[in-house]
Amino acid sequence: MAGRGGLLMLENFIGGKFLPCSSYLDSYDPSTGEVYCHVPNSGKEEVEAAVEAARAAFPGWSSRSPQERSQVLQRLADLLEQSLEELAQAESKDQGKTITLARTMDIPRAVHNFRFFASSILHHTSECTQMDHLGCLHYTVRAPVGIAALISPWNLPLYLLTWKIAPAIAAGNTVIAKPSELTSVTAWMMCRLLEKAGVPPGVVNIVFGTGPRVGEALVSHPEVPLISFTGSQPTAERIMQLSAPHCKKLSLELGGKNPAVIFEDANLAECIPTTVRSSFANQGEICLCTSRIFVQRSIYSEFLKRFVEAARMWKVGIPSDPSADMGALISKAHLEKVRSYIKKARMEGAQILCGEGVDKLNLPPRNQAGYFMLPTVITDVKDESCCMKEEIFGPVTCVVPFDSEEEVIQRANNVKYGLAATVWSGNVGRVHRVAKKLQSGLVWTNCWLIRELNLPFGGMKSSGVGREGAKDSYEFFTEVKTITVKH
Ligand SMILES: NC(=O)c1ccc[n+]([C@@H]2O[C@H](COP(=O)([O-])OP(=O)(O)OC[C@H]3O[C@@H](n4cnc5c(N)ncnc54)[C@H](O)[C@@H]3O)[C@@H](O)[C@H]2O)c1
Ligand SMILES: N/C(=C\C=C\C=O)C(=O)O
Repeated sequence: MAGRGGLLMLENFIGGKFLPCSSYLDSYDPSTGEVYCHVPNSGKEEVEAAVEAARAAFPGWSSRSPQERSQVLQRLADLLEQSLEELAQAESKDQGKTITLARTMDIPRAVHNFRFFASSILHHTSECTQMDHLGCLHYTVRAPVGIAALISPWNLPLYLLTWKIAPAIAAGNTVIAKPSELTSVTAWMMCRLLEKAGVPPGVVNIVFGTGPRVGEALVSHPEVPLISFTGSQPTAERIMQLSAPHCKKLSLELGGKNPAVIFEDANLAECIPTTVRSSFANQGEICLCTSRIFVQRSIYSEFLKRFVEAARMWKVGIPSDPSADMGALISKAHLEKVRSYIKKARMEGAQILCGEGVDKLNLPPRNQAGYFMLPTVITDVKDESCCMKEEIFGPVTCVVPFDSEEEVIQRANNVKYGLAATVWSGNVGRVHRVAKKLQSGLVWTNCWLIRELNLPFGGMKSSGVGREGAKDSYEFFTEVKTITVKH
């Protein structure tokens, strides 16, 4: 919808209707630095309206059979798929990611999220045990929890939002979703498809705006008993504080400082391009991106030379360029934050081998004020450096040598996060051994980001609380009850 000054103007989606808001936020095109969209700056009032709509829709939706809900999810998947190109264009413009990534990863995965949970909801079984000596049979039943708050970040906007909406509504809950205020467009576009898919009014409500205003109103609302949050660790802490008085059910998917552990017997022809991708895909703005690369000393020099050559080939371009490997970072503030790590690394005596401050960006005049940065490789950096400890969440990766298996496991685990890791080796025994010892919710060996949605996804330590996936999401979005029958 065109709004003020011909710019796109979004509206909240509450109770099946698009509703304007009394104030709006500017949203920027990361590739130009220009405002191109206005996003509702919702607060308590909009959350109240959404809670009312979600409460009214709950009895009807939760009493439908899984089969009926599954059909609605399948229809929504079909409709999203029919709009794939339009959604991919919008996601790329709004987030700064390349059109190729939006077309091949973000939007297809959003479609798949609905298809996947439409199917998995049909296959859950409950438990039953017997105590014959007491004449008892015990069994469990599960029921949707109620109104779910779903809060998502800006890096994979529709991908991560639908990863929450699909299991929540498949299980019979009604939801109030709050996408990131930086990337709200594709969530708003999806709302236009809900009625046609057969989603009843009030089952999916979307309130747009900032974390401190609408996010806090949502997570502290007494009638919202569960919160599924993906974002940063400091925000998770705040959500835990606000929800503590109500003992809410929480799922928290947070940041990472993910290691790649590369042994001397790794297949470098596969490892190098994959590790370039795992470091720089989506501008390094994926919580699963590699940011610490440990390389066994005997192959360190060769690896570094080939890795830097490959990183220099990773093309930074405007998001609409189908040949670009990397687009713009999300915001000016984020770009400055990422750059500040390079500055700190230099001050600590580290070497920047390529990228920021070393090579030159080549952008069209219209994009000079966009939030672009080159893939950057840091070396000669100590494990205690902030570049090796803190989540940078940008196209920056550190490469360091190691000598032994025991040493590298200890060093890889020496951070507060524990989300994802990769291990590269041709020795199958070592691969299993190291994968088992890494403190990490996900370990990819000789590959990266191959997702199996059935299995648990989530992090250890400060990377999160809880897991998502077919069974895990079902358990999170339902309450279980144990019933004992004396016969
Ligand atoms: N583990 C995962 O699956 C995963 C996936 C993607 C991103 N992430 C993490 O997300 C972070 C980047 O995303 P971000 O910058 O959008 O994170 P963020 O924590 O700033 O924001 C995430 C969401 O929370 C909202 N929010 C912010 N403050 C809030 C508050 N006080 N109360 C309620 N809601 C609030 C934001 O508006 C946004 O919608 C990184 O740390 C990244 O690793 C984790
Ligand atoms: N939740 C998933 C990915 C998260 C990526 C973070 O940036 C997923 O693949 O299901």
